[in-house]
Amino acid sequence: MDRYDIAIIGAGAAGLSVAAIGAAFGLKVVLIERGAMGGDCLNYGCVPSKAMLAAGHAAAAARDAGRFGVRTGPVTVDWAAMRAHVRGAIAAIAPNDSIARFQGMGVEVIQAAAHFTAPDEIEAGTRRLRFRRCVIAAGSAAVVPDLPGLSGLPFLTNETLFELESPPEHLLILGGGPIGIEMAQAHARLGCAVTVIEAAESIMGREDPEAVAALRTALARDGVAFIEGVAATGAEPDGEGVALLLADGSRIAGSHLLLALGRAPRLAGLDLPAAGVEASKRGVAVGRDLRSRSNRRIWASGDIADPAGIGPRAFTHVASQHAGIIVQSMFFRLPARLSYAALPRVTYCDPELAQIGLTEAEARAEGRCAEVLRWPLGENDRAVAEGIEAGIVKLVVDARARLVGATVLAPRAGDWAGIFGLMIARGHKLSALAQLVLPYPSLPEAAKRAAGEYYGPRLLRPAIKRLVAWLMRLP
Ligand SMILES: Cc1cc2nc3c(=O)[nH]c(=O)nc-3n(C[C@H](O)[C@H](O)[C@H](O)COP(=O)(O)OP(=O)(O)OC[C@H]3O[C@@H](n4cnc5c(N)ncnc54)[C@H](O)[C@@H]3O)c2cc1C
Ligand SMILES: NC(=O)c1ccc[n+]([C@@H]2O[C@H](COP(=O)([O-])OP(=O)(O)OC[C@H]3O[C@@H](n4cnc5c(N)ncnc54)[C@H](O)[C@@H]3O)[C@@H](O)[C@H]2O)c1
Repeated sequence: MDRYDIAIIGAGAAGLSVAAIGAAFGLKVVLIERGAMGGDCLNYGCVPSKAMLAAGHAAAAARDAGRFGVRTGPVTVDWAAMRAHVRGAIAAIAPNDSIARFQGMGVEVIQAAAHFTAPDEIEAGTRRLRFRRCVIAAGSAAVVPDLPGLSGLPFLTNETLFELESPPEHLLILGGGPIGIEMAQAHARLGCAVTVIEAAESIMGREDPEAVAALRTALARDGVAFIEGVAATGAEPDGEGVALLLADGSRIAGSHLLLALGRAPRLAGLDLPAAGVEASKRGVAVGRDLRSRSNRRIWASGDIADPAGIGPRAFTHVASQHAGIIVQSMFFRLPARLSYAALPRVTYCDPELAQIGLTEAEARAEGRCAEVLRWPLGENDRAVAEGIEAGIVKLVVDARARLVGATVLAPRAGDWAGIFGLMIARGHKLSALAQLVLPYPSLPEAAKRAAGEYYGPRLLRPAIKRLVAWLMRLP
């Protein structure tokens, strides 16, 4: 039986990060992947979705060019060329995640499905291996609901959506979270009819309602239709397409149905009981150091990890954050405590919705919202120059004027998320942002103006004005 310092199950964002670091430290690492190297992010998630959104944004910009005095002919979408662009983006990034690259680093890669046979043993294809340490990084898959009539229908998930050879005439999207909303805008801008059906009161229910309202308006302008606050109760065929039966008694038919109802950890087939690893339907139960409490040889990382008290998060940047925690807790045996206090998340629509740290509602629930500062993008010179109408910056501060959360709805809002993450993680006060010199004209100046809203009223109090007047009279 082959022996390894670290065995890693899954070569997605989470598994690849740990494998690369383990090999760099000179450890004997084996990486086991049953599907495509790079996992969801590269093949069925972040990369194809952002590539498709880019095509949609290009179409929208061309249609919108007239308001800048730029005339174009009618805008048409060449679906095959759009798909070639999506495939090209995946192909351009794939070498970073390839078997060849990881073998070059000294990682042994096994292409097979892995399952545990003992607390320190794995079987992968014809191979049996023993490990000192193991990282379960098997990711998550789209939730398929137990909806009467659905199982016999040709529904789409993120694993099949990007393979469509022609544009869906009318795409029904069940679920108005980030996957549903990003794909709604991409398809609408590429010329498809799109209806989003969301069971909760509002799409993007975790996000700031003020920002969501503006985003909803922007998507409606692209032609996306919304049915909110109504659950689907069944599905049935409708000619060549699919129809959903809704709880209010109505029925909506479309040519295609995309399921975007959240993610479920890929636990099936791992045989976790053989290794004595505890898990639930949320994922592999681990501490804030990402280590299993029931098998101290095993850690979990990425979408499949369910850290006690804070739960799973399905983001590629969380997978790399997890790798950092595993380096501390596994490699160096240092105390490590995962925190999502400064975590960014971005929905890559136009405009983008970025949330860093707590939303206003979350901060209020935690008793950490002393004040909320706002600045509308409509009052930012760069936004005016570029004809950007929708957008807002909201900053949430605690009683000591420290930033605890930021909401930004703006084009490329994700690109300026880092500044807020740094401030929250370091406990910086709002004065750090208010004093920052930013280039003019730039959209992030709106954040500085929001911070200025905190200090303005405090600085311009009558007593301070009197003091200034008195100082001015001094020789
Ligand atoms: C449509 C979509 C868009 C997204 N967009 C973004 C985005 O813009 N930004 C962002 O941060 N996140 C985004 N995400 C989330 C992001 O893709 C995931 O958080 C990330 O891919 C998780 O990485 P992972 O390594 O945990 O899991 P995965 O990428 O799922 O990798 C797990 C790997 O394990 C393999 N595996 C599973 N079981 C076994 C087994 N028994 N044996 C061997 N191999 C196994 C799987 O084949 C898979 O390759 C998006 C997700 C989707 C679906
Ligand atoms: N830009 C990004 O970073 C990005 C993009 C896409 C996905 N992701 C990650 O992937 C995860 C999964 O995304 P998602 O959008 O599938 O899930 P989600 O859990 O974020 O949203 C699912 C939505 O479906 C709704 N829903 C649930 N059951 C329903 C039903 N029966 N009928 C109608 N609506 C129903 C929920 O209320 C929710 O609004 C995200 O949470 C995120 O972590 C990230």
